[in-house]
Amino acid sequence: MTSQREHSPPLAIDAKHLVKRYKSKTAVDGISLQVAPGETFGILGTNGAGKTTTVEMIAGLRKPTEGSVKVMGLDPFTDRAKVRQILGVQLQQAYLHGSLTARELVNLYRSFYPNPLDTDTALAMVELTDKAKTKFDNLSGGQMQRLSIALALIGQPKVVILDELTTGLDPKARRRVWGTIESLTEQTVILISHAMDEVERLCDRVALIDAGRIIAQGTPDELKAQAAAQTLEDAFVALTGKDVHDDEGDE
Ligand SMILES: Nc1ncnc2c1ncn2[C@@H]1O[C@H](COP(=O)(O)OP(=O)(O)OP(=O)(O)O)[C@@H](O)[C@H]1O
Repeated sequence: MTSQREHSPPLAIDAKHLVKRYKSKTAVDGISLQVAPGETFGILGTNGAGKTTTVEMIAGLRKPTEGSVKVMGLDPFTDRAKVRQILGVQLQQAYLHGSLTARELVNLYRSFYPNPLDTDTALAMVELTDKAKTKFDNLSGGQMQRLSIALALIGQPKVVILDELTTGLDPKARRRVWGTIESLTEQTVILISHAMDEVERLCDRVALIDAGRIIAQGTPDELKAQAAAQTLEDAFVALTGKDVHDDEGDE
């Protein structure tokens, strides 16, 4: 495997034995993930399983207690400036300047990248053209969510991390956002989700995370076969012993 990899392009994500401890709490307990360029990779788990912490370490936003991460062969900490140019991140809560309009925020984010999408294209992609002049604070929750997706994609990143992509969106808006993600054929997408229909539709492969560890990994069909389940939700319950909407109760 190693010799073959020396001659192939770098993995989009190569995370090795990631551990994150907060005092006595181990949030991530030895997660290794390999994602190939162009793959859409889903991370599924109950609340508090360690999904966000894992992607924050991949994005260079949180330093692992142990382990290492490479994004397109680069270290998100030591090669921070380069990684910023190739990685787009949409986290659960967008901390954006509320008094700027949607267009101003898009323009601000465009200025961070060498080859950004056109402003009108970005707004149209998430169907916010008619909200271009609306201040961020005055957008609805779903519109804020869609704007944060546009901002994650504005720099035409090679790797995109999306945390709870369509939570809070109505069914029509979810489908629109799915269409946008499906159009990203060149990019590698890491998708954290609770929504089984979303994962099944969009993801080539999925990792099930429970209590900071990967307990199963494969294509949605492989996971269903492994659990002898009809649906991904049933497979999740069978493999974790939990419902996907369970809360560990300590947050
Ligand atoms: N800064 C922190 N300090 C202490 N504990 C933390 C911190 N951040 C996260 N945790 C804990 O680590 C665990 C994993 O959290 P994380 O947010 O990664 O889970 P998650 O799978 O993304 O959950 P959710 O689906 O609710 O977003 C949780 O028990 C959480 O309470």
